[in-house]
Amino acid sequence: MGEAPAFFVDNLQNGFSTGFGLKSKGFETFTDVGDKTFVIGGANCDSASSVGIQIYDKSTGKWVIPTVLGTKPKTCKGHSAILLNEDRIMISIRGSTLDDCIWFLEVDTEYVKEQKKDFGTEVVAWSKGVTGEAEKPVVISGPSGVGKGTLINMLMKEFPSMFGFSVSHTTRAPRGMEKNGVHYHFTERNVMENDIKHGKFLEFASVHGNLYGTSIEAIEAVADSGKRCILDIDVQGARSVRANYLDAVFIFICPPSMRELEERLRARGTETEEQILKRLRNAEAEIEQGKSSGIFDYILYNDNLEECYENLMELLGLGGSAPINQKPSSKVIDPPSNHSVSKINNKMVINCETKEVGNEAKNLIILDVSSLRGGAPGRTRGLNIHAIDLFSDGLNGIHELS
Ligand SMILES: Nc1ncnc2c1ncn2[C@@H]1O[C@H](COP(=O)(O)OP(=O)(O)OP(=O)(O)O)[C@@H](O)[C@H]1O
Ligand SMILES: Nc1nc2c(ncn2[C@@H]2O[C@H](COP(=O)(O)O)[C@@H](O)[C@H]2O)c(=O)[nH]1
Repeated sequence: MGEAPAFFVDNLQNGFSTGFGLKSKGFETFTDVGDKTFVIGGANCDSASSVGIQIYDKSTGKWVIPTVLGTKPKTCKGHSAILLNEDRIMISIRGSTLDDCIWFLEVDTEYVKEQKKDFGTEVVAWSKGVTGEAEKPVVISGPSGVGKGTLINMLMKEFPSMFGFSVSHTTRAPRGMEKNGVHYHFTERNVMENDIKHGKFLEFASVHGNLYGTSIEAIEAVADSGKRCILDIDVQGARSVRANYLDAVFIFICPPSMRELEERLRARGTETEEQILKRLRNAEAEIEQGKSSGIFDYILYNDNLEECYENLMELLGLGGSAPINQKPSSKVIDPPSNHSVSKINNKMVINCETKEVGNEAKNLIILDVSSLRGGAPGRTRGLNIHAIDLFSDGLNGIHELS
């Protein structure tokens, strides 16, 4: 490493005099970004169950409570904070497991700048830091009744450890066999509209008279499980996902004819006559857009189901003798219960101490943040983590964790 720590984070665990007239609860950190001071974990938390944020604007001398986007870390016994790239604050949470320990509060990233324009307020966005990469999600679109669900079920059945389904939200009523949380998150319109307003959705659209949407959490839950995410969404949704720069493979499934499509929809027997007619009317426009809009990387015809499935597997690199990726096993280290953070170039050093009777141990966790990717909305990926055990008798061992 060769360099002294650039700076140590304000470690304000034991109460402090803020100088801002802020009443401390003892778990705040202060981080300056330009002429703003971000107080994380302050007394004016918007929720008792998650970490709160307040901003002190030095140019106006005023406190601002920002709009907070993204899934927030739960309240914790304390945290350390350090500014990264002038646009995000890296937070390490005390007493949490390694997979829930590193979070990023984006304060001036491109995403946050865009959201500030939309909301017309101060905006910050949480993003959880995770190690490793997720494979590109697969977006599957096509008119209602073409066989998207059938093909996805075949894929998930054959490769259960490889693919995970992005469970959408919808305001439509469940069909007979559909289970909440498995096929869809069945939701009231006002609840979904409120969640959309709060930036919880990667995309949403009004489809055949109901609201459907992919929450950021739905995709990240699959990626966190180490599986490749499959989205079954309509053409409007696929267009939004493309526009939101989600790096995915976009596949459009086409029926052999409108007559065949109608037969499949009728044979499925899940819609009323009125709904079938509506879905068929919408199908014509969807097929036209699917073929011509440039959204899709591949078009597959679902005439013979087995052939179409073979072609789909081929596209996803699963044809012939392609090796089947198994989920990598994840390594574990002791969670940092008491720690401080320092910064050396692109490396963050988390210094954890554990005191057991007759044995004082120190762990250093080195986070390499030079190749971060993603970020809000979603997860910040590409964290490289190494753990070093330093016992009283010196260096004990270095473990690669990602
Ligand atoms: N190649 C095929 N040949 C004949 N029937 C098919 C074929 N593919 C799917 N089907 C049948 O067509 C019906 C519709 O398929 P499925 O429900 O998978 O469509 P979908 O595209 O997911 O529709 P939606 O968008 O409305 O959810 C089902 O009854 C299914 O068994
Ligand atoms: N834009 C989105 N479209 C979605 C989503 N989830 C499903 N869908 C599409 O809706 C229609 C109808 O589905 P059904 O289950 O009522 O038959 C179909 O084309 C799906 O692809 C979503 O999250 N976003």
